[in-house]
Amino acid sequence: MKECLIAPSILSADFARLGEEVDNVLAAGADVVHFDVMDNHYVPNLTIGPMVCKALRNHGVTAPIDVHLMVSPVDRMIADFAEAGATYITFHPEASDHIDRSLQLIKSAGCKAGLVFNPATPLHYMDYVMDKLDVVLLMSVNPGFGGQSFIPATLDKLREARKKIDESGYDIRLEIDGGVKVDNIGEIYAAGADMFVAGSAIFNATDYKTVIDDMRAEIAKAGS
Ligand SMILES: O=C(CO)[C@@H](O)[C@H](O)COP(=O)(O)O
Ligand SMILES: [Fe+2]
Repeated sequence: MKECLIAPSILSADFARLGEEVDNVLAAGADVVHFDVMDNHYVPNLTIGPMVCKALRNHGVTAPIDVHLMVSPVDRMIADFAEAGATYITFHPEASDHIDRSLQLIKSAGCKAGLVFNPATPLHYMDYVMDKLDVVLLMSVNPGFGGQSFIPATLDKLREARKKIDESGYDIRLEIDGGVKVDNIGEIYAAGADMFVAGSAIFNATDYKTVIDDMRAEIAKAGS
């Protein structure tokens, strides 16, 4: 199993102090900044775009930025986010007319590419593009909002995705997003995830470091 990555979702950060919030959560031990892009079309909410990603880079953020695109169409956002400093760019297969082309665009822009699966989206979308994937992201809530509860059926889906990834022989991360907390991260890890997005669990806490440390301790406990 790979080193586990903790990726706080800045959707639950204080947007009025975003640079400071990102600095604080990285200083508290986060590995990756999860950046939720919503367009009020693919999902019923509207958030942030490439200018904010660029602003974080200009602010001095050097950690990987994991851009989760909840937009349709997908392709015209890819070059802008690559230019703005994205490390990972992931998108929902239903939102792209040409999944293979979107993945190729991400890779040729120099970013890591991934597909995102909603709770009811079947995993077979990954079958013919495994060679182009750096990450598979399973949503454990319906996309659009932070602070929702983890959908338990995602645990079986994680096991299924882990099996597909392992059998493929490719080096692909398995990311989970939605309702991840200290009290469920152990079973999520045991089901096969190695990259954990957590928004409200971290940013709604007074001490980010304690939450991140506790998450890592639960992962270590589940792995021993
Ligand atoms: O992509 C999304 C929601 O669509 C997520 O990244 C959420 O922002 C996660 O928030 P929590 O469920 O951890 O509060
Ligand atoms: Fe997300």
